[in-house]
Amino acid sequence: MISMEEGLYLRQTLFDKAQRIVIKVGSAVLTGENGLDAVIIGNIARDLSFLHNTGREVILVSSGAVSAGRKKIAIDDTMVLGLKEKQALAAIGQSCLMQAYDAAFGAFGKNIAQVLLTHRDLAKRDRYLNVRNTLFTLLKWGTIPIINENDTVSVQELRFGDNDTLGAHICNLIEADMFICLTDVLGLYSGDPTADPQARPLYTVVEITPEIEQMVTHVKSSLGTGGMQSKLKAAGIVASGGGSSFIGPGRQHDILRRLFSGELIGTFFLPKKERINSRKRWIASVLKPQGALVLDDGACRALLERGKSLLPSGIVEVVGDFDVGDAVHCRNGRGEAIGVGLINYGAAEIRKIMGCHSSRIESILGYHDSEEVMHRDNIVLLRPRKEQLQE
Ligand SMILES: Nc1ncnc2c1ncn2[C@@H]1O[C@H](COP(=O)(O)OP(=O)(O)O)[C@@H](O)[C@H]1O
Ligand SMILES: N[C@@H](CCC(=O)OP(=O)(O)O)C(=O)O
Repeated sequence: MISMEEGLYLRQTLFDKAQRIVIKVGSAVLTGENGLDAVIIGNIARDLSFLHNTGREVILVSSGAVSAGRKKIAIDDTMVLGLKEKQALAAIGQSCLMQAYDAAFGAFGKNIAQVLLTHRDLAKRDRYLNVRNTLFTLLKWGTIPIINENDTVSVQELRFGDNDTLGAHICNLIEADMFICLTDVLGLYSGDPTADPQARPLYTVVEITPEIEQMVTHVKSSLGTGGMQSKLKAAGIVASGGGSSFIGPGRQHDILRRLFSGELIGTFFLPKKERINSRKRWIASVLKPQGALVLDDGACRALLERGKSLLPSGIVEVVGDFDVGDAVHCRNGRGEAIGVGLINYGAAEIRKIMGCHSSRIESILGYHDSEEVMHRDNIVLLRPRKEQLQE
């Protein structure tokens, strides 16, 4: 806990220092009764141009393609959409969205650039670095990149699923100082403010504890995808990369200008003190684990207390099917994930060598790629605490 004064001081200091900023705007902000809300899009363009004119680098992550497409071809509001309908609507709405932004930013003399991404673009390390280079080039040229998930081609199991998560990954990818998430509520409340009149606003969150997580319900606006849950998750991803986050109202006039001039609006999330390096952040937050290894107590201790690599001798069970190079969870005997890392052998190979000394790998498999099943440079400990070990 910190005092209100300390929270406000840190908030203002971090706003003043922020030079590279990712701003995410949700569908509920951008869409009105008749489709994309030109007034709101104009406000956003003015606000972002104001930040840009102060010499800051700004990147916009914008939702709204599906809801814009839905309004454009007048699909009944009560119709429940499946994945293929949403993908088709995104194809219709994305071009409307970009046309609206192009006109709005053009009025302030700004050039924009459309970047559509799938999860695969960030899950492969070479593509991840490629996206990073493109974004840096766009920023160097003074343009404002506008990013959305490439919904039309993203297959279900390889989706980000929501733009809050995508925005947080972009923040970490380009080492942004701050993630600003603009939505249809004033910020994070102690309960869902649209359902609970007693819910009170939170101004500063030092750490996303289970208590904070419990404040958030599954409820989302009629147009939203991720809800407050995915915004909290996003703030956690950004905090672990050393950035701060803000959740606040996207439909208010001059919101960014007012925020940066010190007005107390919305909820501010402080960065974590111990930040993990960019490669480990990529492993822990971008990759989707494809299976798990259950470890004995000695292996859990080696990882958690001594930061060692994982050897085959400490593995007691292999869960799921995965290939060399996939991300895989490490679990203790109670089934809790203690870490996640890149695997040096496929699931079938590990089933053969688990419980054995590393010196036997070659005789069992007929080849020997590495002593370790996971190298410590590729392991991210999720909860490095002693209580994780079995008594
Ligand atoms: N504790 C909470 N504080 C604020 N909003 C909450 C909370 N719990 C649930 N919500 C819901 O989250 C919604 C915002 O998320 P979402 O609909 O996905 O917006 P967006 O389209 O901007 O991403 C709010 O409209 C609100 O109903
Ligand atoms: N990519 C989708 C938006 C997905 C999403 O996260 O929506 P939201 O919760 O409104 O930010 C679209 O452009 O419609």
